[in-house]
Amino acid sequence: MPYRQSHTFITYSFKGNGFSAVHLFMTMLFKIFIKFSTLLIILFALLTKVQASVSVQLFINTNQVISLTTSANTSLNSNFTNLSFDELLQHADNNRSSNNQLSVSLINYLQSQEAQLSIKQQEYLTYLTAYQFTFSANYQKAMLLLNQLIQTSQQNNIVIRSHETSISINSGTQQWTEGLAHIKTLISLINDSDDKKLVEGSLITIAAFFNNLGQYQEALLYIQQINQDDITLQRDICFINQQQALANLRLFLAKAEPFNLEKAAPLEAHLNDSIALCQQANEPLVVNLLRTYLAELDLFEQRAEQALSTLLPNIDEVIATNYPVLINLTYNLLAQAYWQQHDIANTEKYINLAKNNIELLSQTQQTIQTYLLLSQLAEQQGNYALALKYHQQYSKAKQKVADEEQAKQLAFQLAKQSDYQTKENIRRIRQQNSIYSSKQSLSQQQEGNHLLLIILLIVLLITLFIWGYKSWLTQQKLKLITEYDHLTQVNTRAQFVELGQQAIERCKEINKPLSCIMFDLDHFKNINDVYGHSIGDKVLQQVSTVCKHTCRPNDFIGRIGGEEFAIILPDCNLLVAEDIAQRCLSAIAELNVKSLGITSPVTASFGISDAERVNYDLTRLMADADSAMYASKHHGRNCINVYR
Ligand SMILES: Nc1nc2c(ncn2[C@@H]2O[C@H](COP(=O)(O)OP(=O)(O)OP(=O)(O)O)[C@@H](O)[C@H]2O)c(=O)[nH]1
Repeated sequence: MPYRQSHTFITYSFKGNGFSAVHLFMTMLFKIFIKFSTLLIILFALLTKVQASVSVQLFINTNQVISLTTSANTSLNSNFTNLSFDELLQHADNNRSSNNQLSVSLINYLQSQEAQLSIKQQEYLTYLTAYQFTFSANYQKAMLLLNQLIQTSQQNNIVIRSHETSISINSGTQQWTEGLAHIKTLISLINDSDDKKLVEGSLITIAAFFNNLGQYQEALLYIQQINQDDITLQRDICFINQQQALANLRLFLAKAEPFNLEKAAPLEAHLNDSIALCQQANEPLVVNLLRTYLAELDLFEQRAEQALSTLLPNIDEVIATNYPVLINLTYNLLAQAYWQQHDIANTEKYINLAKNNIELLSQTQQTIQTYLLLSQLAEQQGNYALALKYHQQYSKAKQKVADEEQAKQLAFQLAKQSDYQTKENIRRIRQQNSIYSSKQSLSQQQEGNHLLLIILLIVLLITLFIWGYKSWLTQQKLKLITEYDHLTQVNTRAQFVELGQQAIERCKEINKPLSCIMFDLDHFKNINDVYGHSIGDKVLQQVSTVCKHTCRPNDFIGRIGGEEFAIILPDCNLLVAEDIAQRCLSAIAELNVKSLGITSPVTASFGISDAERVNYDLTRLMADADSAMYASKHHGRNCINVYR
């Protein structure tokens, strides 16, 4: 079906098809629900008189650090019995990330001896305890201790390190404004410090924060301030290289196109050097994080084999780190690598492992990819109900990550304008995060006199939440039915146009190229006439499956007519698009249609167009690809034409 004849359909799909009305209505209900919940939470907080000093009081009342484990073993390993408290603290500190279990057991022992420690030693122990809480993602307890140290400690190094760890926590919990405020204080503290090691540690932490904030250039600026020749601690050299490699990788992936191995080579070499450095520094956690960066680069370059050989031999080492983020990331990348190799059994094995602890993690690109792959896998196995479930979780995670990206940008821009700290800016950011802050306050409540009212409010809130969630779920189910073509399991035309519009707007905004491939099976009518309609259907299914696998992970494909398909390729110029089209053309021609009884190969005619040429207008982009495709038909079919 020529595209020109179907222009009205696109307009129609934007204006809505009845479903949009349901969508709007549900969205409105959900918004009302969210506003109402916020009000209830605030009311709740007021009634029980939330006090800002709750955390401080908790610390003072217990008059001792919080135990790391509920059944802490406080006996001391015989290797350490002759050491002084200062030496034990130093050991706990030195091993805090490289041998976490040893560090925890030393801290537990020192806590049992707390009464005999000096104030300075107690503060040091409190800091190390906070660090371990951070390590095990127990951020609330860690913050409690760190805030106390920042407010009361007379030891400059403890205050500096407490700010550092707070910054790491703010980074992990996406509290960007708070993190930037800590950075502001930390910079003034290190300006007055002549302890080189301490300053290096702070600069590395700041760089890591900016990496997480997505401000990679800023991260590199702080790394450049460290003179690596001055550094004596191998572990610091390792951390600097890790942050540098991470910033460079993200900047590279944002700009690069796949298959440009020459440009990837220096980055790959730096990653390998950094791995060697961190191995010398005995930092298995960082070594394995670096391996995930290397694997990510390999997967981007479609070198699944290499990614597997980087990750697979070190799985036991990864598990031994006890660090959920790394473990999940490694499983995730292994699953992606096997998926690239079309090895379904192993994809399933590793994606299920990645899924096991996904709830522990905040929503990141990693979560998005896990849910997407789970959905694709379920779809491939014909389990559409499960595919639908995972696709919903994927969309949810994607939306959350997009929202977080916006919050990050806003936090950074505002902090930049005002040198990281004006009350007005903090107020604006807080307004954005009001729901989150309110929930946080909620978690700090003490039981008050209004117990009955509180219970009533909670019941009301839960009822409202369940009601809102169910409505939202129904809406998502309805939406998915209209999004996927039942026969070929690719996007329907309506969904394709919607996604295409989002992608083209995004690429225009960030000044990236975008291409469109359109293809139509040749003489498909003959296949139907000679072999029957059901064989024709099977051909359509095989064609969509091979093309899906041939595209890059971010590309998306739609069935826009009977035997006509289109692919949108974000961040992709004509050269790469032509290469992908060529691979699709070959994959279709090589389909094993003999097993369906078809004697001659199935072929398709391709057209390619470029968004920059039409000033990022989707309708014109598709029209150009369509014209180019018809030119291919006129030139004898089974070929590719680019619209120029
Ligand atoms: N089996 C099957 N056939 C379909 C489906 N949708 C459309 N078709 C058939 O696709 C054929 C398209 O035929 P034409 O538009 O004449 O194009 P063609 O035979 O591919 O010839 P060219 O495009 O000029 O190479 C028609 O026979 C349609 O019935 C479908 O879902 N399943």
